Amino acid sequence: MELRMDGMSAPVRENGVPPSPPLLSVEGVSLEYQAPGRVVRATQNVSFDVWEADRFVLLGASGCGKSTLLKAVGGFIAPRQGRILLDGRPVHGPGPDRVVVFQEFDQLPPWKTVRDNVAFPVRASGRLNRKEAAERAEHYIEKVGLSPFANAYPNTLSGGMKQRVAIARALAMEPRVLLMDEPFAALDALTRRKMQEELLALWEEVRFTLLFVTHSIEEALVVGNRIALLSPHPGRMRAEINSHEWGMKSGGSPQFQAAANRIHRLLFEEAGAADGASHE
Ligand SMILES: Nc1ncnc2c1ncn2[C@@H]1O[C@H](COP(=O)(O)OP(=O)(O)OP(=O)(O)O)[C@@H](O)[C@H]1O
Repeated sequence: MELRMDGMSAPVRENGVPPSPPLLSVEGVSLEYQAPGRVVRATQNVSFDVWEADRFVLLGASGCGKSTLLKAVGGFIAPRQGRILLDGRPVHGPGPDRVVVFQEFDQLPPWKTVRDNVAFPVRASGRLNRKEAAERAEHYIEKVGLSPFANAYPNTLSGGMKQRVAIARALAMEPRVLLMDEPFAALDALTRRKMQEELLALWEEVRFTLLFVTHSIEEALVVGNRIALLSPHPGRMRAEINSHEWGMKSGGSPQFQAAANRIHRLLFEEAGAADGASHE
């Protein structure tokens, strides 16, 4: 497990050379909320780069600002300090180049069938006509294994199936970055594992760029090729880890457990001691 404490490591590629420039750059970003009578600083000076086809995970305890960072990349919150660049251009608001999949099962309009749920945003974005949008929707519905349910309504689907629809809907937009905010956290353990597996299989096929939020160390190791560890109140970069060596099959191995324990220590035990620490 390769670890850096400054949060600025590049992904490891097969030839050992990181591609450049990054697709997404988060540069010294501090984010705040205006709460009644006070300002809540959610993140402090967070920096990281995401390259094309990265599966970049934001990992940290509850309240460390993971969701807020994702919202900022989505363009829903403007940085108080710092900037966010996508393809070298500052992010100033939401756009079809960044699509979010949330944890909640009610993110799909219940009056639309699976087919219409997936096709609608593509059509609404104006990039494809009705026929093209329908074809695109069929393609991604098939990719998530839901073709037999294309005419079903969300309330007739299981939680895992709803999340598959949400993923198909997001991928059908063919965004520059797919943003996922704890997408599997509300699922039972077995379904969650299956969804992780399916997401990785989809990634193998489509090679989308993923920014994925979780508070599960195991999920971060399995899903991500790079992990940003955030410390809370406000969220700061604790470390960045290259985790490309772990996958679905590494789950129970002693090496995987050791990596998970190491991250746990970094997040919870060494947090105070390691602030400003040197590289390991
Ligand atoms: N709308 C809001 N108004 C004020 N403070 C907020 C708001 N949303 C989040 N916060 C605060 O910002 C900080 C970061 O919250 P955020 O939801 O981004 O954390 P998180 O790491 O995603 O946590 P969790 O895993 O519990 O979702 C927290 O202290 C939280 O209380």
